[in-house]
Amino acid sequence: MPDCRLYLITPPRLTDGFETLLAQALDAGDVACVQLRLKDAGRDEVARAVEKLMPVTQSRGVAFLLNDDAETAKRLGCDGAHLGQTDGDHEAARKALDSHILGITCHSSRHMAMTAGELGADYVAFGAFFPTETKQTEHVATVELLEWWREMMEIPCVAIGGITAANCAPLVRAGADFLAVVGAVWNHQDGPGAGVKAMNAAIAGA
Ligand SMILES: Cc1ncc(COP(=O)(O)OP(=O)(O)O)c(N)n1
Ligand SMILES: Cc1nc(C(=O)O)sc1CCOP(=O)(O)O
Ligand SMILES: [Mg+2]
Repeated sequence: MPDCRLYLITPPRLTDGFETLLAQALDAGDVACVQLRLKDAGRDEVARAVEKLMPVTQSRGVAFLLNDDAETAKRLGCDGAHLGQTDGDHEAARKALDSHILGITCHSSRHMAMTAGELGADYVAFGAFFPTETKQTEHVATVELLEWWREMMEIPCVAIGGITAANCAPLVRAGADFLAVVGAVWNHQDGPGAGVKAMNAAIAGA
């Protein structure tokens, strides 16, 4: 059976009482980690969201990562941070995070992924695999890239971008260690718990 797990990213804006939805999602099935990704929020709003949501994940043994900001992730007690190519100095972030998790976006670039691996990233993220309404994307990643990474490297890789229960099987078979999703869970017509169940069933059946 492929060894692949679900990586859940929050919606870009949180509704009141989002922590209840998050708990529903996590109680529905296996989730390896949750990334807080609030693109329009100021420092205080991010800190308040971390304070509310991190206990929901950590009390369930699910790692809590912060998007975009390694220093803040460390300061607020998160399990790690996810950084893009323009989210500051990756080497400084590696140092600041110490043994905490550092994930790095590598788009569809083998070179970026090798560089991220060399500086000690805990995982590299490739995307976007499919069209997505969650974010405007400029890069297209392929199954061949995942296969190449899996063959060459031990460092885990995350696949992201438009992934759903209906389209994820080739990514799982190609060796993705994690599938990162927003819409497949938070926009599921029967709620986030059903989204997590559908993704895990698709991963298991791939
Ligand atoms: C797991 C994962 N992969 C990729 C991204 C994208 O990061 P980035 O390129 O920095 O873009 P934003 O998310 O900051 O808009 C991610 N967040 N998580
Ligand atoms: C945050 C993000 N980064 C991407 C990348 O390609 O780097 S795609 C993406 C959006 C993921 O949301 P959904 O699962 O709804 O498509
Ligand atoms: Mg970023």
